[in-house]
Amino acid sequence: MKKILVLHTGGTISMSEDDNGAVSPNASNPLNQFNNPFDQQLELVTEDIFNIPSPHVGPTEMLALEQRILRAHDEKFDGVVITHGTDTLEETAYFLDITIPHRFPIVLTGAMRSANEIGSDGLHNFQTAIRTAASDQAYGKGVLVVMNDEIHTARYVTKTHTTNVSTFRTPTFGPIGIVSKNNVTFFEELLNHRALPINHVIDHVYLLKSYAGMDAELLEFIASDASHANGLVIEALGAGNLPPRVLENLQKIIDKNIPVVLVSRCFNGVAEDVYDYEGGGVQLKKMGVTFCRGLNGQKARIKLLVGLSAGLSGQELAHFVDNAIS
Ligand SMILES: NC(=O)C[C@H](N)C(=O)O
Repeated sequence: MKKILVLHTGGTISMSEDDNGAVSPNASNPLNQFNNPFDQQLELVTEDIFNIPSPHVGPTEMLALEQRILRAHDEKFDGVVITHGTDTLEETAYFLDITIPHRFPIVLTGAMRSANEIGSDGLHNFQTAIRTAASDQAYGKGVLVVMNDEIHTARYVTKTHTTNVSTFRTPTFGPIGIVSKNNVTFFEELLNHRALPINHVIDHVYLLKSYAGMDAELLEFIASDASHANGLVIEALGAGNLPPRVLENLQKIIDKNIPVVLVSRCFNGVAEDVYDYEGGGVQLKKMGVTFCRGLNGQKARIKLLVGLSAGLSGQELAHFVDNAIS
């Protein structure tokens, strides 16, 4: 019989709404009131590791999950299911994906409607996540996100809608599998995977979004003192370009050895050094910006934070961040 560790962290899946429709956390998780419907086939061990909304989750909580999952592997669990708020779920999933070297199934899920709302999706998502974690095919697929009967990779999934139950999408590639009434079916294999186990996390790794007429002052603040930032990710325009007025301070930041990583603010495609004009990707690359292909801003930030926390720097860090498939 397979043994699955369930780690509840909070989020809407563990919340309820009041008479006014306001949604808030419960003292105890409503999911714990449900009997294990798989008790003939699976042993579930449940731990309420946190009970917090996911905007309260940061790298410290992600690290605590990583450490618990590493122990779970030593304790011979066959898989792990994590329930999590959806707002930052993709960041926790990606953090675990790039810090846990073991290939046993790790599946995150959540809900868009709280426990007592009509059409609540929590229990269904929880059960499909358990079925996925127990599936033999889930081995070696990296960390997975299961919501609304779809299986997504932590690497590329993102929350795309504020409230809809089909909020989790993988824009460029689509889901890698589905959960149906009787089966868990995968369509894709995972490309290469490289994990950097870490035992502490650094802070002050920033994420900025670019925009038409972007102001230079925030970059100026970062550039003014190297102690202000350990790293910076910028969601650039289109294929990977920035407005000229930010370049001077950007160069100062790079000269202070603060790593600067570029992704696109477009939700599809990759940022590359294509355009050769002032602020274009060709110039940015020459200035020393690292392009991160295929990740969105929030995940590129997690990748940079993990790389820095592991002690990488210079070319080694750039290679780790740049390489979207590891
Ligand atoms: N659907 C959700 O879980 C959203 C909630 N605000 C959270 O992330 O905790």
